[in-house]
Amino acid sequence: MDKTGSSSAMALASGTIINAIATGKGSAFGIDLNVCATVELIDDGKKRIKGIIKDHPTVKPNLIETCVKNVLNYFELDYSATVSTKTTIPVKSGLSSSSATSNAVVMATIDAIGEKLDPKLILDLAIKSSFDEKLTITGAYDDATASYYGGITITDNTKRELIKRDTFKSNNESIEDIIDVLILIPNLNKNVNVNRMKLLKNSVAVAFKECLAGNYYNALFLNGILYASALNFPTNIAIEAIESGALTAGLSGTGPSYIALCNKENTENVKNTLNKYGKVIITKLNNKGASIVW
Ligand SMILES: Nc1ncnc2c1ncn2[C@@H]1O[C@H](COP(=O)(O)OP(=O)(O)O)[C@@H](O)[C@H]1O
Ligand SMILES: O=C(O)C1=C[C@@H](OP(=O)(O)O)[C@@H](O)[C@H](O)C1
Repeated sequence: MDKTGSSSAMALASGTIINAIATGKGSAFGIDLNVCATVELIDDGKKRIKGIIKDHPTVKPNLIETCVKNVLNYFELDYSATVSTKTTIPVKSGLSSSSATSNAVVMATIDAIGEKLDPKLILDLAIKSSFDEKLTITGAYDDATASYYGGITITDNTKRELIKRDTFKSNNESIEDIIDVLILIPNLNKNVNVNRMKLLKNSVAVAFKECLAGNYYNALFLNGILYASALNFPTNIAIEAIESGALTAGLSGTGPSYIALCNKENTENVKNTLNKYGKVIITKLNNKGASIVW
């Protein structure tokens, strides 16, 4: 049977400025790590969907198969499909690999069908799929929009409202090319204790106000200290990163990864500090967002 259509798409990892689980409002920013999804459709009326994860054999393909199924159902198509992914995003680390994967697979499937890439439809079907697979509490609209658009997004996940888009700046100049993003993957396990995170509501609201005011470094640090203390992750790591010259540092998402933003001249020093606690990935900000991969 001939292929009906195929496409590939990539979407970004995102770091957390404000984790939305405590209040429903959050903020995230695009990071230059990505997941690439390739979808091949076969118009055979059998609706057989096969997912293949090329570089993470222990990760189950449920999410990517659900993404393809939800797109085909939306367009009322009974195609079969194969969907495969390759990623540079650490999985289950707080870098929103699930939101990025949902975005990439939904985009590639819609493109393979030949339909218009409407951002709202992509995000809605991607978030639906993450909910279907019980991979999100609030829908992670902050992570999903940062992964899709790049840059900084500030959102009300409960209302699925994009409050503001921005970029990290110095003297009103975008600084995506002059700072490094350091990601620490510590030897710690993820622990998503929602009840404890919701106890942070009033304090996270203070950090969210800092974020809305554009004080992203303060907001990221405050958020990280709050969620690290609620989830029993070390609070000293972010402080040691700042002590070593980072502009800001904090827990990303529900962890266990930490993020530090550094001027390039301080990267080596901060890396050496973070290396005491686990593996460090050095990458960059990404303000460009997701795209079809030709
Ligand atoms: N490259 C990938 N290919 C297929 N599924 C993936 C990929 N990366 C992540 N996932 C899915 O997302 C899940 C991890 O999402 P989650 O638990 O929300 O952690 P995080 O979003 O913090 O990385 C994985 O268990 C898997 O279902
Ligand atoms: O599931 C959710 O609703 C959320 C998960 C968190 O991200 P991770 O899944 O990356 O931990 C958090 O940062 C986000 O604001 C909301």
